[in-house]
Amino acid sequence: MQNFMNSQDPLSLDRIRSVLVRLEDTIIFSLIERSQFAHNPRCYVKGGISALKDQGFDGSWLQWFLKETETFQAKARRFTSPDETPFTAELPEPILPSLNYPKILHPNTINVNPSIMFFYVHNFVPRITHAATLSVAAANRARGIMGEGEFDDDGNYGSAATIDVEILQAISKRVHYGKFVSESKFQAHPSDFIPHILKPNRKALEALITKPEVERALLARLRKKAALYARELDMRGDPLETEVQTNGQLDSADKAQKAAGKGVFRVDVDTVEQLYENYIIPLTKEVEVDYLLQRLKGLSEEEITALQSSR
Ligand SMILES: C=C(O[C@@H]1C=C(C(=O)O)C=C[C@H]1O)C(=O)O
Repeated sequence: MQNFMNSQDPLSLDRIRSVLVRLEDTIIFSLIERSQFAHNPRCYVKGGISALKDQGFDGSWLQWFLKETETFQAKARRFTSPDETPFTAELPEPILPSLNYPKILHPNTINVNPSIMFFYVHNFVPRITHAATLSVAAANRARGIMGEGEFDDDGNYGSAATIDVEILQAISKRVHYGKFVSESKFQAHPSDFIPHILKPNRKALEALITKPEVERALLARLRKKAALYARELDMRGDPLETEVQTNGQLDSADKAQKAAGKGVFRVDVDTVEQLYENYIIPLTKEVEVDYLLQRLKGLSEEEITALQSSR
């Protein structure tokens, strides 16, 4: 991440892109970790875990996990940092005084976490947990358990939600970094952007911020990393002995994987690439455009004219 308190040039596009590259590692490793556990769909629906009613909480298990986690993090001042965006609506004030971060971004109201949560729950989780869910199904059938609800649930609700929160916060940071990317590109050529902000034109702004060669290189790098990291984790030996929660032995599916020299950390390279291509990159670009559309808010005509003539 960036230390905004003493960063030499926080808006250097190279420095910003290096943060995005490092976030790839966090996201891929966390997706691989999540792939060990079954889908556990009851964790993503309101009332799916009845114990929460006793806590007076009527959301899903994952929403409760996020609220509890972010409540502590808010007290520790996490969300005063310009690169942090919470999922939870109401959070307590920090117990520490605010740090005087340098003013890097223009004031804005952008928070696309509801979209990130939606596509994570409906598109990410089922795909990255597919192999583990099949293993649980085989183990349950072997124990005579038939019928829905038992086939995609291994009981690892705490472990899975802990990783879900890590993934959601990493994706949120990555997508909202689009604000820094946009500020950097705007400052480099304000006169390119200003006409399409004054007369809002999302298509023109998206064309200006889109760098196809950067996206192509990123997707190629992702495929290599996803394959390498999954193999690395398996070569450490322990995951192959991961006991699924059903007291299962390594079931036939896992034994087949082991025999084929593949591991239990089965995250599919195509899945990682498509999650970026279909969700993370497009959402990042929407944040870039949304930010640009708010970039002149509060500026006087003189300030805008000065920007237009600056570069
Ligand atoms: C993040 C940038 O802006 C856009 C979004 C990208 C992404 O989400 O990976 C990559 C290139 C651009 O199309 C950038 O220029 O680095």
